[in-house]
Amino acid sequence: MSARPSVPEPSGRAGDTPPRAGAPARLSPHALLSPAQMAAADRAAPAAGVSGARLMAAAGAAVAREIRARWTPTPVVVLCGPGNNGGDGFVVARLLRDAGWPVRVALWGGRDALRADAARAADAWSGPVEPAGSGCLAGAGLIVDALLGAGLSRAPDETLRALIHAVNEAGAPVCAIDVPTGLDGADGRCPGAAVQADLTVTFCRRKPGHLLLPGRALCGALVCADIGMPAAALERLVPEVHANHPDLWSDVFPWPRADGHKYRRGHALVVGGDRMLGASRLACLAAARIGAGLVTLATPPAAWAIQAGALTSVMVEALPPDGALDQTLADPRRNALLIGPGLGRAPGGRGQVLALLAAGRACVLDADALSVFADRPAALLDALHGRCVLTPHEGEFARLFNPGPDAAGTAGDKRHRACAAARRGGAVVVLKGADTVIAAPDGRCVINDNAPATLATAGSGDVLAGGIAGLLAAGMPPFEAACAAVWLHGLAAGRLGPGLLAEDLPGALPGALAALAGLTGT
Ligand SMILES: NC(=O)C1=CN([C@@H]2O[C@H](COP(=O)(O)OP(=O)(O)OC[C@H]3O[C@@H](n4cnc5c(N)ncnc54)[C@H](O)[C@@H]3O)[C@@H](O)[C@H]2O)[C@@H](O)CC1
Ligand SMILES: [K+]
Repeated sequence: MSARPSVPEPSGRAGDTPPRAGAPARLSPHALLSPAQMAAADRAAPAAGVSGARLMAAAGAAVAREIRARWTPTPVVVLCGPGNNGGDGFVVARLLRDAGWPVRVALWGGRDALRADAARAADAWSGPVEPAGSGCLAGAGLIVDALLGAGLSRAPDETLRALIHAVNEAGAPVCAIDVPTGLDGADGRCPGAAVQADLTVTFCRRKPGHLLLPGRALCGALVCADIGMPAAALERLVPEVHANHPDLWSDVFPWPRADGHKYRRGHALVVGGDRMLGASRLACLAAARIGAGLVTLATPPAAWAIQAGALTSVMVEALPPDGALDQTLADPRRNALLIGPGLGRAPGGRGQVLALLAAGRACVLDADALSVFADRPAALLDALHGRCVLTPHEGEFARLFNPGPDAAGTAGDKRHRACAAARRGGAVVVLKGADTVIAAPDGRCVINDNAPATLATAGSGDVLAGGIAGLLAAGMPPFEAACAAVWLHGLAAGRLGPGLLAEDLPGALPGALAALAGLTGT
């Protein structure tokens, strides 16, 4: 089977659109629901005309369909747990057996523990039910994990951990229903042990744990199946987090206009250092490629000749020897500022960052522009404003937001840490990684899932920071600019494939932009 992750196609515009009179609000296909929200929808479904049994039948049918689309008939062992996830497993077992597959079912917990729809699904399975244990996996050509769903209520105990290890060591591919057992759908964490799946089929909407690591890696390919959840059962849900997608920001994407000119497309100013000169150049090129009309690199005088010789369409100007920025900031048309790539930790860096912030313009702070405040984060955090975007990786984030016992609200999973940091700083925070989280001070939060592993290479962060600055210069609001740049960065990398260097990324942005234009009908 293919390991290609599959995500649901959007069925239209995504925002969580306001309802027309008399019509239920439509939940964005990119909304990520917490397990508690999903359970609330399950409970609300019968009153909206769709019984739990019908949902379970549709869930089981979706899983059986996905399995049959990927594997040829092989001996299947379905491991069922005590709740509705186990109920789905019984439905899958019956459907695969009816399709002629050799199927065995093993139950973890007593038959008496099964309730309601799950008990009825078990009744409809006419074959034998073995006790779940390592022995039951012998001869399996495919294992269906229907032990536990997304709402993990506690860490797996010893017997469940042993079963999980047995699944992972059985050597057969695994299809997980809803989540790989042991993964907490709320946050992507797995306290104790978790099944490693090759395919995960979830229902209705994805959960944050499908996108956040380590959950994302445990899922294998991910399919979100439509099981006919009635819109009315979803209408009261207010999603706290979305998967990154152009539907969330394409309406404010700053495409060049026929009546535009370069100043209308904005002027990004990148302040560079005198070491790692390539970093600021990468940022400049990305800013220009993604949409800024003009880009200027302000550089220490010692680096001017090298930078000017290496750049063509990007303007290069020398800062005074003391690094003062008043002259370079005097032109108000320089409407988006970036500092950090290649800045180094020289003593003047802090002053430069604070001077840029004091200008009150859209501003991206990356890398050393963050790290130079490691010993006094409040000096930075108190100077931030609502048009700032911070782009820390985990190490830089920890230096700013977890410096001591008084760090407010920055514990917890990646999403909550990013959100707390955005609130504390009053700025957009892009907490980078394979599962980049973008958080706004007003509570909006997006998880990105299109970044290939090849982006883990020197300089790719500089390109991202430049991309955000370019979109800010072109007039995009900070949160949307961050989401769009992260998405385009991931797409550009994906199109390049293996072997990419950061210097390839700016040149791949036109292709990514063309794909975006195609997707959004621009
Ligand atoms: N979301 C949907 O739209 C639908 C969901 N369905 C299925 O329903 C499932 C959710 O059903 P349930 O709420 O019954 O959840 P589960 O099937 O995960 O079962 C919950 C039970 O497992 C126990 N449990 C949780 N963590 C445990 C641990 N670490 N060790 C031991 N026991 C643990 C709980 O105490 C509870 O008794 C979903 O995963 C999905 O498979 C479908 O049947 C129908 C539609
Ligand atoms: K499962």
